Amino acid sequence: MAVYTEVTDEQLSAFIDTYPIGQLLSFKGIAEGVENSNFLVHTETGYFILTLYEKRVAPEDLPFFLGLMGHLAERGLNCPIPVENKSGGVLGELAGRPAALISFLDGMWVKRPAAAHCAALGEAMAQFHLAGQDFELSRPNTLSVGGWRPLFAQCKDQADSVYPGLSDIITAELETIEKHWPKNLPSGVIHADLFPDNVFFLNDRLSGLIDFYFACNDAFAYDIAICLNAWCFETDLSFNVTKARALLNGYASVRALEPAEYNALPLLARGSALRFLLTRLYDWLSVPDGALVTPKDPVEYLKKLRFHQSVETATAYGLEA
Ligand SMILES: Nc1ncnc2c1ncn2[C@@H]1O[C@H](COP(=O)(O)OP(=O)(O)OP(=O)(O)O)[C@@H](O)[C@H]1O
Ligand SMILES: N[C@@H](CCO)C(=O)O
Repeated sequence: MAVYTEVTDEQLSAFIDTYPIGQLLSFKGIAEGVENSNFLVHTETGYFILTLYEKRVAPEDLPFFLGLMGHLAERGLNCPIPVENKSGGVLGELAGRPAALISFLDGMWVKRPAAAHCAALGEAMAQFHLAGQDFELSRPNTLSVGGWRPLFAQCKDQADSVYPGLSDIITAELETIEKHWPKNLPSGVIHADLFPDNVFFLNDRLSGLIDFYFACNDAFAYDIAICLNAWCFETDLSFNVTKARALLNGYASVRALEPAEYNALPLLARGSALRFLLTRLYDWLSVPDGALVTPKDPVEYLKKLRFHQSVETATAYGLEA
């Protein structure tokens, strides 16, 4: 359960009073997520999500994240909308943390996505990429290839305690990826964390996207590579090429992929596997005292990385040569 910062009834009531949404009726911590503290808030006018932004969210990036949600919603994407307070702002402070209220989105995330879910995800991701094209703010991807070595430096010494030989494996992979990382691919605003728990479905229809707090400007194909990792492996960590093909075809039905993007997928998939291996490794080794959170397994992403290391061309992801 991700609640790093506790909030008292009095603190929350005072915070809610700054919004035109009626009196606070109840609230509870949300038993999912690992990044920020999230609460489900019930007031006289309905349900809202309250987020207190924690260590990985730089306060100066919040206008980008909150502005992006409003921008995407205006272009017809179903995503939460930041709620304006009585002064017309969307960002406040609660229990010493930057905090915002966003609208509640109906739907549930799918724990075992099928190929049809992957196809719907591909379409929604491409719609997101197109809708972000005229967003006026930009934000570099601080968790792309340039950010991985500094992150690794903070957990390298303890890496082998998590998996024997892990430090050497990551060192070698970083060298390869840094040398071959593709440049000049079609780019724009990407979600960068479009895992199944951030995609809601209602009766098997995709109903919305949440959690834009890693969104940034980067290669569209890198977003696809993140999803190949997050959606197309089975629980035994075997790769499901049918799901990958569905995801890629769903995407391409909305935004055509260029050959350079297809060709870059194996390396981008390695990079994105390394990114989640590193953030999970760091988090595994540094759970704050008293935090209600279940850290995610880094070794899952080592196994995914190994699969992509064995891939020679993007045909392994179900595409025609
Ligand atoms: N707008 C929303 N409407 C409904 N439920 C939401 C909304 N935002 C968040 N949630 C609920 O809160 C949970 C955690 O939210 P979120 O994914 O934003 O947290 P996080 O800590 O950033 O998680 P992650 O580990 O995916 O980065 C979601 O799985 C969902 O159940
Ligand atoms: N989606 C991430 C957690 C949020 O950054 C993971 O599964 O490692």
